[in-house]
Amino acid sequence: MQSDELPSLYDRLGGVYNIAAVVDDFINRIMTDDRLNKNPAVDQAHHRVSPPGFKYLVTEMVCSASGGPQQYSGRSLGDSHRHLNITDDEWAAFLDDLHKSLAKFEVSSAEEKDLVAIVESTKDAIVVAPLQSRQPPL
Ligand code: HEM
Repeated sequence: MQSDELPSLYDRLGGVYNIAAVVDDFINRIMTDDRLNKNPAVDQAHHRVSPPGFKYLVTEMVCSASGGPQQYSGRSLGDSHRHLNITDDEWAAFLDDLHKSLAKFEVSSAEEKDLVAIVESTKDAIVVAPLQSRQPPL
């Protein structure tokens, strides 16, 4: 009985207005993060995509994945990230930025934990490059 009655993560985060506000801050953070933009493919894409469109798609995805009524209309995560050669270090920087945005908006640790679990479930589609891939051959 108890767990069935827990409001959805979408409702606990405060719905689309609150989620969009966090995504706005978070995308501003990642688009200017040197730890991510030192990857030339990420830097190039971050300068090519429009921030409002990027924020729209990420908001739609977070709303949908957290139990909101929205339907994600963007590309699959594999198709939108495969060409970026994202590494484990970049993944860690992304999660660090996410933590900073959630802390800024005082999102509680229970909601952060549930949101990070959703994000972690996408890691295999996003991180395709092993750490060694950009080191010169011996
Ligand atoms: C280190 C981690 C990540 C980096 C550096 C990153 C970076 C990027 C970049 C540069 C783009 C634009 C790609 C292009 O159009 O060429 C993009 C698109 C996108 N990303 Fe990420 N991303 C990361 C992880 C994630 C995660 C974990 C999610 C969601 C759980 C996500 C959701 C999206 C969405 C929804 C789009 C738009 C897809 C579309 O254009 O249809 N990203 N990302």
